Amino acid sequence: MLELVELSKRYGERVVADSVSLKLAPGELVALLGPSGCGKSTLLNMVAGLVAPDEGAIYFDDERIDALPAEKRGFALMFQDFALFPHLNVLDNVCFGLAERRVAKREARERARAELEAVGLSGFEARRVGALSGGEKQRVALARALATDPRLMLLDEPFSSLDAHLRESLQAATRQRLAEAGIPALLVTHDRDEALAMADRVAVLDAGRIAQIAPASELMAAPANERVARFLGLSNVTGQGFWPQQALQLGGQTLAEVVALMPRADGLTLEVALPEGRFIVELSLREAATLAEPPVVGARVPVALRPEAFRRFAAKDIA
Ligand SMILES: Nc1ncnc2c1ncn2[C@@H]1O[C@H](COP(=O)(O)OP(=O)(O)OP(=O)(O)O)[C@@H](O)[C@H]1O
Repeated sequence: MLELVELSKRYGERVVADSVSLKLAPGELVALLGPSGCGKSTLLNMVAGLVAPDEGAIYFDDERIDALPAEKRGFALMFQDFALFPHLNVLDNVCFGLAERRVAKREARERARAELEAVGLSGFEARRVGALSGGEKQRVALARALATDPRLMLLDEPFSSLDAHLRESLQAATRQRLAEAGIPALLVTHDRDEALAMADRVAVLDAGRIAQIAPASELMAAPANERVARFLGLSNVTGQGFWPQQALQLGGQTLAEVVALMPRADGLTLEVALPEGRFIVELSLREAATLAEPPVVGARVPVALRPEAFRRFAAKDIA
């Protein structure tokens, strides 16, 4: 299985990967999540063999591979821009990687057809890829990557050009195909929801370092530090910890002034001023309906803090 040991990379003065260590479990999908420029793609490209690390080692099944050329690693890559051949039809695009690996033409076609069926593209074999929708192209790219039977799948923002609905359906399809085939994967994304939806574990990258790596639920419940919590989009974050929604209770004697409000499809988000500071309160439709009057900016709503529900950050980063 893939193991990165103290991998470092710098461009000039800039440290893009800072002693990154990571070990994948069999069949595991780990997301590399972080803001633009934090070094996600560089890390993926080092694993792929497209960028040489300055220091550290990469192992796969205990074999050191960081000096192996990309095509000898047995990994498949999938990018945002599909990288399909527009002049070839769907079947030939999927066969391409197999031809490169010297799989006989007939067998290659059989495997390609099976992969196209698995991603829901039976009947598309003779279509030109130039005439496909974005979602169909991405399915072809997935079929092409999986047809080579890779021992690791590397995904770099593969869904970010698709609209929300298509993105979700392809995330699910990709996750399912990888799980069925038992292929481990690294997924680069800056989209928190994508990482949470697809990954077994999420590694939050911050300036070339893994600030925290944990399963999604653990990450959201116990972010390691303020920067991770803010990047995950948690509200009511302080330097020491954060106030989860269950720490803010509707009702009681304390009245908080509404300073901003935003309707959501499933409720109402309020920003309120309490003596302790400003807090974001997310109300369900039912909770909003229990208020004496529909809240407006300047109105006062009963909100109480439960200090015992405050979640402290771990004392130091978990790497
Ligand atoms: N070949 C290169 N030469 C010099 N600097 C580079 C090179 N490749 C990447 N960088 C720099 O290294 C930093 C990390 O880049 P990288 O693409 O790994 O980030 P990222 O987290 O994937 O960002 P994004 O989400 O924007 O793609 C950036 O500041 C980038 O400009």
